[in-house]
Amino acid sequence: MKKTDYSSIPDWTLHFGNAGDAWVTVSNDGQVQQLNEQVAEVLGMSPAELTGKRLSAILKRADAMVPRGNAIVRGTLFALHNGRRADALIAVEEVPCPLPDWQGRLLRLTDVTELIEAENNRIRKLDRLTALADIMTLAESDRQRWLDEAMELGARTLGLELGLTSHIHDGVFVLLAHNAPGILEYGQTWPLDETYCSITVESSDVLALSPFLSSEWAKHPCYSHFGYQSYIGAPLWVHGKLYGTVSFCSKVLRPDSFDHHDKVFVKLLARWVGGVIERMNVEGRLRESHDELEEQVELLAMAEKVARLGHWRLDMQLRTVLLSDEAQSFLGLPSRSDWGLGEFEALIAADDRDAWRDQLNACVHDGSQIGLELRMITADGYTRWLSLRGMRLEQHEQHQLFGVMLDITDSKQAQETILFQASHDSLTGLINRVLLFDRLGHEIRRCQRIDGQFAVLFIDLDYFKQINDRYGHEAGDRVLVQVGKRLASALRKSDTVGRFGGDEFIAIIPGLNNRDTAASLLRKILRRLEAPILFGRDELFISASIGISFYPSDATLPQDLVRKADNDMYQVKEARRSLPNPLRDANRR
Ligand SMILES: Nc1nc2c(ncn2[C@@H]2O[C@H](COP(=O)(O)OP(=O)(O)OP(=O)(O)O)[C@@H](O)[C@H]2O)c(=O)[nH]1
Repeated sequence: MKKTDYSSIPDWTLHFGNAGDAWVTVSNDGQVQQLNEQVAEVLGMSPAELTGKRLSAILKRADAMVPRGNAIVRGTLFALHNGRRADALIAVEEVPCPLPDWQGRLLRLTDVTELIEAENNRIRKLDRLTALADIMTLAESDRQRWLDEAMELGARTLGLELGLTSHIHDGVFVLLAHNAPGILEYGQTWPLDETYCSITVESSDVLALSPFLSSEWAKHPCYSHFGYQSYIGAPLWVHGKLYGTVSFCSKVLRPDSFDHHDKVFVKLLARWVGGVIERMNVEGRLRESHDELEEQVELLAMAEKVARLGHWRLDMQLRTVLLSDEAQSFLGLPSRSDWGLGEFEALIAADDRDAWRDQLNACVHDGSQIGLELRMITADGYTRWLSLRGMRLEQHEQHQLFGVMLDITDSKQAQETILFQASHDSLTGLINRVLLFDRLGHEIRRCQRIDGQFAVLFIDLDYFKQINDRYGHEAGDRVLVQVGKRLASALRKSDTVGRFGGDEFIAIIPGLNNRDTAASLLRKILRRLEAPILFGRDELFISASIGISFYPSDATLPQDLVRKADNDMYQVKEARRSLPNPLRDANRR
């Protein structure tokens, strides 16, 4: 067996390590004793230069350079300080020496410069990815806070002080988001030329300026104004248009220059910020249209209130009716999301319910429009007139109907008043000539159907003029009112009495068909009129001449019947004039 020569390191290190490694032995006091040729390569010095030298003179501890969780370097990390291989990193590992009686230390030297750099790059990349992931998972509730926190995370990750998002508009830098609350304010502006963003927006890519002082940008006004020594920024695109910048800067010079990963990080961040701003814009527009919609709904409700107009929506399948607030309000109903169709119909006055159902059915089956005036009974028992209009919702399922309801109680009442005034005598409250003829027409048609008969009385007061002349018009009016009341009380409910004009009254008496039967009624009327009418302290006396005509024996048309009765009255009056009449002078002056 060949005897091992321990005078040369490779020979014996072969037994426990890779001969390609750099090996060195140092004495206990640290001086280089033996070395192989790889050592010279790693340390950049010849064996002659190294032998007898202290390793500590050329290797300085570089623990800070060791990447987190130092699992990739065996031994201790040193930086080489011999002026030949700047920035070289050497891992020094002490290996137990297998030789008996060995005095000194056996060290394996490994050049780990590239390894450490690769690891640091990997970690930096990981840091940025983690930061991006953190930013993207920030709470979405407050987008402004989202952007501000992204600026803070970005600045921290890049080792810079400030993170800024700007909107560039008409040559002005407008601050949108930042990580310096209390120092900067949203909406704060600077002339674009005084910011590095003026350069950033012109460059299509990320602009990184560090170490700053070595750059020509030191002449930029931003440096003289703000003194930022490190800057990295990317153009910000929103909806496909250049919108502003995302930038990070620091007054303190960053020790390292920005690398590829920093640039990619800022680029991605700018893209993400652009997306957030796009969403903010869309949300803003949505909010605006939502606000507009709300305002319109409010205006519609106000319009409904002012117009006393409500709307309704009926679902024939669900048999529910949705009533607008105003509709519920004028029906005196509590606010409810919907009402059963039965509940709604119960509010319609019984007399009008059939008309409503007829129109509802027609609308549902053939699409005709609903349009009717009906009475509805409010929750507190009042009757309200409503004009109801509606139609089938053609775009939707056809079992849905939509319509409006207008409270027309006031106009209906006014209309009724006008109608009453047009058909009644304002002094006596009796029906007037217009309605009298209308009633006559009705009675004729009724009798035509049933082969019936009736009589028309023409009642003209005697010597009425004297009352006016002696006691004044007021007295005459009082007499007319009293005569109206007395005539009404002398007749049946089924009879009709009205004022024909002046001191003339007409009565329609159904069923009366001959003069004999009529005689007792005429006597009854005259007796009623006999009683004196009090006017102040005076007593006024009145009498009347009554003419009569019969349907159908005398005439079959309203005006003919009236004319006949009038003629008859005239004859009666003439006859009475020739007789002694105590009333003739009763009211005379
Ligand atoms: N106070 C009052 N007088 C009225 C009203 N309408 C008509 N007259 C008067 O009633 C009178 C009716 O005239 P006439 O029928 O000729 O008077 P008369 O005295 O009853 O005559 P004879 O019927 O022939 O007895 C007129 O003087 C009218 O001015 C009214 O609303 N109020």
